[in-house]
Amino acid sequence: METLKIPKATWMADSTHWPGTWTVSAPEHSRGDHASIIQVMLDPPRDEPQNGTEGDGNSMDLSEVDIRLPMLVYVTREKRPGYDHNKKAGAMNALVRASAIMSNGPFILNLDCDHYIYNSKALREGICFMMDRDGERICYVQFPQRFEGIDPSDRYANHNTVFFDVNMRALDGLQGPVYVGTGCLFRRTALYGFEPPRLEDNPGCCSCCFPRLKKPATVASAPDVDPEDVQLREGDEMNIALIPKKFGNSSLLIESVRVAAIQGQPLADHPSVKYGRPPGALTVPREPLDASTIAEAINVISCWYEDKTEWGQSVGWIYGSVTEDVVTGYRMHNRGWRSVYCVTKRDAFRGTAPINLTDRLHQVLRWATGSVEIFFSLNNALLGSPRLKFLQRIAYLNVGIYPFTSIFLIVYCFLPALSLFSNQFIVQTLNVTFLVYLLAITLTLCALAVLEIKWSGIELEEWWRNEQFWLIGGTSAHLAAVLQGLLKVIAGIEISFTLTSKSAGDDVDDDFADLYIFKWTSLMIPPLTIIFVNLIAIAYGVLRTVYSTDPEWSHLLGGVFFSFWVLAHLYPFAKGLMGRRGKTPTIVYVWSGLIAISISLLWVAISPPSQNSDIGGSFRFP
Ligand SMILES: O=c1ccn([C@@H]2O[C@H](COP(=O)(O)OP(=O)(O)O[C@H]3O[C@H](CO)[C@@H](O)[C@H](O)[C@H]3O)[C@@H](O)[C@H]2O)c(=O)[nH]1
Ligand SMILES: [Mn+2]
Repeated sequence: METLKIPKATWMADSTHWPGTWTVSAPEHSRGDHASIIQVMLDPPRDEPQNGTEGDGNSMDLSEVDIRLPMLVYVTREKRPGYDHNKKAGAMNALVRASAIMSNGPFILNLDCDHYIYNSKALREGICFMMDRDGERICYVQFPQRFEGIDPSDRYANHNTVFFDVNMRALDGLQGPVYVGTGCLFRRTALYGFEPPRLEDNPGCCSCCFPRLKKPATVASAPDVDPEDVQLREGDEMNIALIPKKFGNSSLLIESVRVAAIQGQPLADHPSVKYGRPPGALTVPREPLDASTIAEAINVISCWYEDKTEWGQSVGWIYGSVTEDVVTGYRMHNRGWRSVYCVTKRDAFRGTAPINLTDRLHQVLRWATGSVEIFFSLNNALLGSPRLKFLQRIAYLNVGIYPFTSIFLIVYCFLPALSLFSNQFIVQTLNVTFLVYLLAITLTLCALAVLEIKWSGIELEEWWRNEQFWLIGGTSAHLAAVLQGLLKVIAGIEISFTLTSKSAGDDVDDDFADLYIFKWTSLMIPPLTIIFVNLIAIAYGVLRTVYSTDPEWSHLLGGVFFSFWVLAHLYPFAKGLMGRRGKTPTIVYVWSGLIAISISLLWVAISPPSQNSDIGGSFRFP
């Protein structure tokens, strides 16, 4: 088969290239310094179905198919030097406002730039949860992240199966999965910072600003109310003073809030539906877009629109964290909303991930730093509201705390080497208490592993990759995140991040060329040190035993076993350092040499090898 060479570009409806916004940059029109841009690429569809043309042998017969497509709009918010754009969270908030004015869909699907729709029916599955009975209490439906272009052995656990197929599924049984930034279907009103409708009959969603919103419950009996109508009746009761403070002073935006709230409710087709939507509310013909509407949409994506509003504070995506997703979802759960995890048979969405060691470590570093930030912020789950369910609180606490485990991990990685050097075990004697503890912990860990694998259906190999990467990330990125986080909290030193590199993938001979890209980062120093210390310790232990007058082989075996266990976890890391086909980068040799020399010198300084007599090590390995 002939392979097509397709240039990397986005095609427009009229089959021309999308020129790219900043291809020709000019003063005040360049990346980071430009006006708001809104481009309607596909007009809103007509109200009546529109069938396609008959096929002519070459093309498909579309005469029976409704070929209307939804409105498609390109939006880029205004950016000016000197304004904080709040990165992705700021971008999302601008999109939420522009879309409120232009289409005001009650549900919003959020995908990253490196993800795409793989299953066209996934959206419907998500909507089903939202529209079902009790669906009005769901703030979002999260789909798992699935990836393409990852090396078959998934060396750096990019698929994250333990997280997506164990943790997230488990959370689904609590208050719901955390929001992971992409592949997530939101309820617009949940993003607006409203509270979920209560189970009892007291005022619910939006009651602070829109006291009459509980009314739709009664609207169910009056079939022909259209939302336009509802909207007009309300003016008198709105707490007008509060609204601009929260959402900014676009009246079109504010009017749209109520409509979105009503349209997002389940159909009132059953007495048990408390906050039902009147039938027909969604089929009301839509007003065509006019210039003043677009002008207003442009207005709400300007730099200053959010000044003195609650966007990013309690409305929309929350600012101030490098993992804005976790915080945004947390705030919703904190208000009492619940979320749903939706795993479709065919992947709903797919994306790309950084497959080389350096980029992967930087990605994990960013996530972990976000977690540390959360831990030291008011978003710490310990300070959560009473609406946060107990187990959910623990889950969110875990999200904030996990990077701190790196401190213990580091200790565990050096202990085996230390015991080889000193010829002492971590305990003086193997007494019963110690063995009972050891047995209990080992059994718990095994049970955990078995359950994780059994419940999620992942392969043992995948599970092992996750274990390995947990240690690799734990000793490098997590540690750095803890240090950075502490720096930020104590000294106020800010952390800056770059986008996660996207696969270059230009190598025609090798699909996974990216895997072998090597860029030195100081994150690699701690794992490298651990590898060296353990290797030297094993060599030292072997030599000492071989030249000893009374060799204790079992003793040695015990020590080597634990050291080897650490090294086995770090194997993918070492492979990453080796580069491609043994072309190890020089910098690795330089650092290895430095580390090896310092360890040796340090050891000689602390305990000269000549007097390596047994220093009271009464422990004998069985
Ligand atoms: O200034 C910015 C930076 C990022 N983005 C978007 O943010 C996404 C995530 O960035 P990426 O570099 O792909 O980061 P990842 O590490 O792959 O992202 C994961 O982790 C992030 C932080 O927790 C989440 O925001 C993402 O959704 C989640 O996929 C990108 O795709 C962009 O769409 C912006 O719009 N503006
Ligand atoms: Mn990404």
